[in-house]
Amino acid sequence: MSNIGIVLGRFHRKEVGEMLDEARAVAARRGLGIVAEVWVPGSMEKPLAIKRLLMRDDVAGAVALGIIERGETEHGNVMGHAVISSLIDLQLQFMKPVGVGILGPGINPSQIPPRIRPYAAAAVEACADLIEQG
Ligand SMILES: Nc1c(NC[C@H](O)[C@H](O)[C@H](O)CO)[nH]c(=O)[nH]c1=O
Ligand SMILES: CC(=O)[C@@H](O)COP(=O)(O)O
Repeated sequence: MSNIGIVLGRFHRKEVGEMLDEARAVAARRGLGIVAEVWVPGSMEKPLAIKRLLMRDDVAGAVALGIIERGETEHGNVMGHAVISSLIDLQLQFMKPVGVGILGPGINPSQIPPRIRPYAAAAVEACADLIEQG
């Protein structure tokens, strides 16, 4: 059995908790073990937490779950670009998949509910696919 680690953003604790429920279900369906579920303050902290997981020999891949909401400034957009770019770089550095289930940036409250489970599922499915291809 291959193992994954999941990094979750506390900034939207309730919604991301629902994403975690979906991620756990998909991981079980795909035969993946979850060796770590790491809560961090927000998306800015996800790259470091993901890198710590990818350094583990018992981790074949990782998943990042969270939401980057629409604010009054460009802060969310800048964060979204930087974080997702870093997560892609980490995949290539460690040659291990990182499933990205981060809603937004710039998502409005009404847009969140229908995306919670599909984004979480897609992130785990992508991670599982790339582990199987490896
Ligand atoms: N506004 C959002 C944040 N902001 C918090 C940052 O991610 C970070 O924790 C803070 O800057 C301290 O380093 N995080 C999200 O994940 N989503 C947001 O909408
Ligand atoms: C995405 C965010 O960081 C957001 O919560 C910040 O909002 P603002 O752009 O109004 O500072």
